[in-house]
Amino acid sequence: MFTKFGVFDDAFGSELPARLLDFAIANEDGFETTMTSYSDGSEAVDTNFRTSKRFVGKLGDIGREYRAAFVEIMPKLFEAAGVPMVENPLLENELIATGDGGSLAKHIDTLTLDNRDDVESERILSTVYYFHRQPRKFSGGEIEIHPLDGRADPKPVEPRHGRLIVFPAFAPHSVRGLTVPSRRFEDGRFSLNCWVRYRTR
Ligand SMILES: O=C(O)CCC(=O)C(=O)O
Ligand SMILES: [Fe+2]
Repeated sequence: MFTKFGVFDDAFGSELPARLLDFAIANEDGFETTMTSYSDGSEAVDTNFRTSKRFVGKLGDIGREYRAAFVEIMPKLFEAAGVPMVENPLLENELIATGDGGSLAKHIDTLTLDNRDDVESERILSTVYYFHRQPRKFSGGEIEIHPLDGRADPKPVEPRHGRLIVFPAFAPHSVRGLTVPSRRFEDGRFSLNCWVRYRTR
């Protein structure tokens, strides 16, 4: 029993992924080890759960450009994930670099905070846009969409340059281990997450 999900190759043409890749490589110093968030609101580095680096700086113009392009195709993304479109959504971006040995254990992206008193919006749609050097210098790193009931093998999707995947934020998913023989930052797997959030108040 799987949720719907959609895979869009060449989702935003060929120029945008090339520039996102240049931006990520030029800003290597702005990446820090990705933390994991827990339901009590705390965060920690947990290398058993996730190994990647997250860009902690501002995406600036390229972020604005990405979100403008994203909004254009948003109706078809909701449709592909089988989720009703929400009014006046918020977009949350995260730029990630995954290198040799990187992976991400099975999880959902919906917030699971125990205390929701201060929660003003919730993730409803998860999207991940991939880019990397050509030809690709890594192997593995497929995202896997898992069945809701755990009664089937997960469906792997390759993180191809220019590809966007969309699924409901509550769909369980994971990332298979990555091998980057050169171990160079620029040869890794780059991804721009964009969560669509609905306002709860
Ligand atoms: O990089 C991917 O393919 C998935 C990333 C992800 O699931 C997340 O950051 O929550
Ligand atoms: Fe996720």
